[in-house]
Amino acid sequence: MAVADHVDLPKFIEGVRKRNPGQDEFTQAVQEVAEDVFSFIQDKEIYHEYQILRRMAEPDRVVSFRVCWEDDEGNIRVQRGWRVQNNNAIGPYKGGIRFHPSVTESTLKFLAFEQTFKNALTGLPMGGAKGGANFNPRGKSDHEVMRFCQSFMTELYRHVGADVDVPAGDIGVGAREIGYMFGQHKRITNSFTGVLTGKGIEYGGSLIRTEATGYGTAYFLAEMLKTRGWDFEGRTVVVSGAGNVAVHAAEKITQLGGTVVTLSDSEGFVHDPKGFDADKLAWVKALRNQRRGRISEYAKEFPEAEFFPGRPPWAVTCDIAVPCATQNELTEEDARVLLGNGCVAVAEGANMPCTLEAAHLFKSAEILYAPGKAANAGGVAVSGLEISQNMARMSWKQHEVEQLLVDIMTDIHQRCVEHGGRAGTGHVDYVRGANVAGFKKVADAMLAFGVV
Ligand SMILES: NC(=O)C1=CN([C@@H]2O[C@H](COP(=O)(O)OP(=O)(O)OC[C@H]3O[C@@H](n4cnc5c(N)ncnc54)[C@H](O)[C@@H]3O)[C@@H](O)[C@H]2O)C=CC1
Ligand SMILES: O=C(O)CCC(=O)C(=O)O
Repeated sequence: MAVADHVDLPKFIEGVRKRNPGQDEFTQAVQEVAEDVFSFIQDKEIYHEYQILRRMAEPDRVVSFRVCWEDDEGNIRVQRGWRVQNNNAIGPYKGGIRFHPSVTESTLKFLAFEQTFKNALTGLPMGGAKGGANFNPRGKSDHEVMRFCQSFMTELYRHVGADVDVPAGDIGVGAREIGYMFGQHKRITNSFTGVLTGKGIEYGGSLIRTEATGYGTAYFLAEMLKTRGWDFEGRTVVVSGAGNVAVHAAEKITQLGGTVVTLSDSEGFVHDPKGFDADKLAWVKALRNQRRGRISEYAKEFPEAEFFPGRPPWAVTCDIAVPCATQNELTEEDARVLLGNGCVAVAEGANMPCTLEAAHLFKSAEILYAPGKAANAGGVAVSGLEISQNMARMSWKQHEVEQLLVDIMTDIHQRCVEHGGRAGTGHVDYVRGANVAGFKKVADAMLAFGVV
């Protein structure tokens, strides 16, 4: 086989950009990984010869389909759905489904690419995928959401399966949507299989899956703080988002001794200087899951809190920031403000919430900064445990699953230290650690298969 030409990083990124015109989020995710992987493979010819990173940055397949449904007024509505299967070198494709009006092919390609590295970090046998639709569940009745989910699954079922591709939830897809999709899959295929995770406990779900992403982020943060002899006690924490990840990250951080003072949504943020205790978080969960309301309502219920419309929470002085809403929600300017206010740690509960420029600032300031693919891997890890329970046709106890979650997050932290620790200084570059450790596992499996 010919020895490959070594393209340099700018040329590689230029190639990705040219092959994926207009897909800026995807190019950004690939660049963030390539910045670390290029230096790691510099003296490792085999990865060049087999074009491993180039192959990882080309999804195995992108399936796109029409989703028709009927609204409550009898109008026929048409949406676009996708499943991006990025890489199944180490296990069946695995990754969430997002329903949000902003979803594009680029969004799902970036998420599927990130998922490939994240899933490898968990140590469980899962490849990377992501799916979704440009459908907005907000403001829709339960029956409209049900009809949409059934129509979405009527196409998706051809492409998924317990040993093929196992989707789960993400933005706009929670217990309600998973239930409707699972029911439709069961009906079409006349089979009861673990084709989705995040299922209700009554029909094969795992305890702790709902909490796992946020809890895992808090456990990962605790490990990071430990490297400097710190913990959560007395620390002020700013969290963005008010969804599944944000609320459970806030819950575990509070249990571990931190004071979480903000939550947000796309309309603005609430600042509660006294902190969100267990009762207040229970109120937020009901607001979100039952009343499906906006976070601004919190400030009407709890007079000690204030709502700030149209702004993210990053200007609130804090020790720790945990972005848990969506991609690119924390900009270079936000990063400067956080650093200027003395923030010492940032852990990404969301996927790629920091822009490349913000991430570079955190890296060069040498604060504790964990990328989503490491810090939020607890969700997919417990999805992996849900698959194991379904395969064995049994259910583990809550404390068993939570202990496994703690162990997996501690292991991921250890892998980041191993591949991102800077000799002599004690500083850990968690972005590099996660990128290199995730790359190496998937790359070595791909090498074993030859050119496929
Ligand atoms: N649910 C899971 O298990 C996992 C989720 N993630 C990531 O965590 C993030 C949040 O996901 P979930 O909490 O599951 O979704 P969710 O639908 O439960 O909550 C999303 C939250 O983000 C806010 N949000 C959405 N778009 C926004 C925007 N443009 N500006 C400001 N706020 C916005 C929403 O108002 C909501 O509060 C996403 O990046 C997702 O990919 C990562 C790993 C696993
Ligand atoms: O649990 C899963 O399969 C997917 C979770 C997810 O979408 C993510 O990690 O971003």
